[in-house]
Order: sequence, then structure tokens, then C-alpha cells
Amino acid sequence: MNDRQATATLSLTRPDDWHLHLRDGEALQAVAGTSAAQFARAIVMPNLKPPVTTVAQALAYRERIVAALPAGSDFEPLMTLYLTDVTPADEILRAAEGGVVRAVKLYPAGATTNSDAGVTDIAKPRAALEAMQRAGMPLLVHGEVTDSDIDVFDREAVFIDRVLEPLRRDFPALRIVFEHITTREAAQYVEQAGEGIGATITAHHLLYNRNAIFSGGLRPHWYCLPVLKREIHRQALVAAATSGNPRFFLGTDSAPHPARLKAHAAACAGCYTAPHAMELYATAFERAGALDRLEAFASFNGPDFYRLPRNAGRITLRRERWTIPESLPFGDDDIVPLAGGEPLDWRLVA
Ligand SMILES: NC(=O)N[C@@H](CC(=O)O)C(=O)O
Ligand SMILES: [Zn+2]
Ligand SMILES: [Zn+2]
Repeated sequence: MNDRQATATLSLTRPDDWHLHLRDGEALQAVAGTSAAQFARAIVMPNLKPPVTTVAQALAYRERIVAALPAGSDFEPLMTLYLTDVTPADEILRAAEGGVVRAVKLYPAGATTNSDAGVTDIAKPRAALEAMQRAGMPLLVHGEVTDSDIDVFDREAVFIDRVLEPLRRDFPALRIVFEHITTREAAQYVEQAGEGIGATITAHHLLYNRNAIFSGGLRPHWYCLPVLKREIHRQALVAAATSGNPRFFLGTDSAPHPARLKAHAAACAGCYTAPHAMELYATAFERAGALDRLEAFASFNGPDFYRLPRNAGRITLRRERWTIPESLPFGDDDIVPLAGGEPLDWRLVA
């Protein structure tokens, strides 16, 4: 396709982000408007310090998010609870009755940023999982084992066998979202699983393989968890996202960290993609020759899985070459968006 034949604008039903880190305090002030400019709603991750483990904390956090939005924004934060070894069934019932908390997040203890208070053994939060199954409350999983003897690149595949399969045997009706999948194994697992299991896929896992972390030096802005994988896995994720299967949907996992902590001897994991999220996804779908599949992935499949209405409004992306800023303000610090300084060929205009 030459430039003249290429689609010049893309109009989509307003999309949602089904996996987002908004942080708190000054960081929240810096990033909230950015996601609100791209998405109508977002599933907001609970891995704050301290984590959001109760409905009362989720309500208070929601208020802080709404207060950080630009005037007139109708962005809707969909809240989550952080599952611990001791989450009581009562808290799940309160969450299910309240209508503000939409899901509960499983972080295996030690798997990722602020996961120390996470689950040490999936047998421990049994009462909470039973209550979730009964209430139809989705469990969102960071799907990696943490055993130091398992290679970092194998942790997701091993999680399927050691945690996810037994969990689904014990709780066959539990609705599960396998978050930010990064491997062919995970894509195949979700494809073959029944109706109640979906998966989010990030833009960076669709666009990059693990070479990106090492090209021309060690590049911490491409370091996230689960870590980028081999090219065959990237290709499997692109195939899944563009397949039309309604159980794959958009979740940026935009995970802002100050530039100082990314350019650090022990760099924090997370890619900041919120400011140009839809542009990155459009780039990935266009490269796969599947721009016509982007709307379902970004705007239909997520709300359908979460049993929420699809959005009414629309957004427009225009074909236009521009350069991603190299750095943005972030409280007293600054932040480097993923691929800062590089060009993009799509731009969100409304
Ligand atoms: N994805 C990441 O690399 N980091 C996330 C945590 C997470 O989603 O695992 C963060 O909160 O920084
Ligand atoms: Zn995660
Ligand atoms: Zn995340």
C-alpha cells in the first residue's frame, strides 16, 4: 500500500484501558489527564504503597483520581482490590454489592512492583476466591511464578501449569483475566480456555521483542514485567490481538516511574505508554494489516467481558508523522515515555 492509498483517518468507538497504573499523589496528578485524553474508562491497578486492600480504600483512591482529572473530564476509573493471603470473603461481598470495585488483583508476592503484600500461596485466599466465584467478580492475575530457580523468561509459561490450571480446576466458574500476556503459551491457553477467561495485551508487547532491551546498550525504558520475550512470542500476541477473538482486549499496563528510578542501577520495571497508547496500538495493528480489527480489541471486547456497556462516543486517529516527547514533567521529577524521541505515524486528534 503506498501513502496515497493508505487510510488517512481512523474513527473508533471510544476505547477503554483494562489495565492501568495511575499511582498516587504527585504522580497521579501528572498522569491522570493523559489517560483521560485517550480512554473513557480504565481498570485501575491497586499496587499502591500501602496496597488498596479494602473497599473503603478503593473508594478513597477513586476520589483522589477524580480530583486529579482535568475539569470537565468524564473519565471513569474502575477500581480493583489487591488480593492478600488474608482477604476476607466479607470484603469481596462488600465489593460486589458496592458496584465501584470491578475486579480483584492477584500479585504473586515478589513478582513485580509493590507486590510484597501479595499472595504467597494461592491456597491461602480460598475464602475470597470462593466469594468471587459466587459473586461473578473477576480475578485479574499477574501471571508469573516467582521461584528464583525458574528462568525469568519462563515464569509466565510455568505459572500456567503451576498456578492457573490448578486454580481453574478448583474454581471452574471463576472469571479470570490473564493480564499483560507475553508468550505464545499464554495466548494459546486463553484461546483454548472456556468463556470465562480473557487476557489483556499491551502495545509494547505487540511492537517489541526482547532485543529492544539490549539494542545499542541496556535500555531500561523497555524493561517491564513480564519482560519482553522472543520474536515468536510477539508474533503470537499480534495474531491473538488481531484474531477477532473477543477474549483478547486492550490493557496498556502503562506503569509510570520517574526517570531517575528508570536510569538506576536497579531500574524499576514498567513502560509509560499512556500519552500515546492508541497511537502505539494503531501502529501495531497497521503493521499486521489489521487496522479493521482495532476497534473490537480496543473498544468492544473489554466491556463485553466485564459486562459493561460499550462507550457511546468516538475518537479519531489521523495519519501524521510526529515525534514522541523525550521527557515529560512528573511532579518534581520527569518521566520518559516509551520510545521517547522516536517518530509515530498516527496521532490522536479527538
Ligand atoms: N508492568 C510493570 O513492569 N510494572 C507494573 C507492575 C505490573 O503490572 O506488573 C508497575 O506497577 O510498575
Ligand atoms: Zn503485572
Ligand atoms: Zn501492570
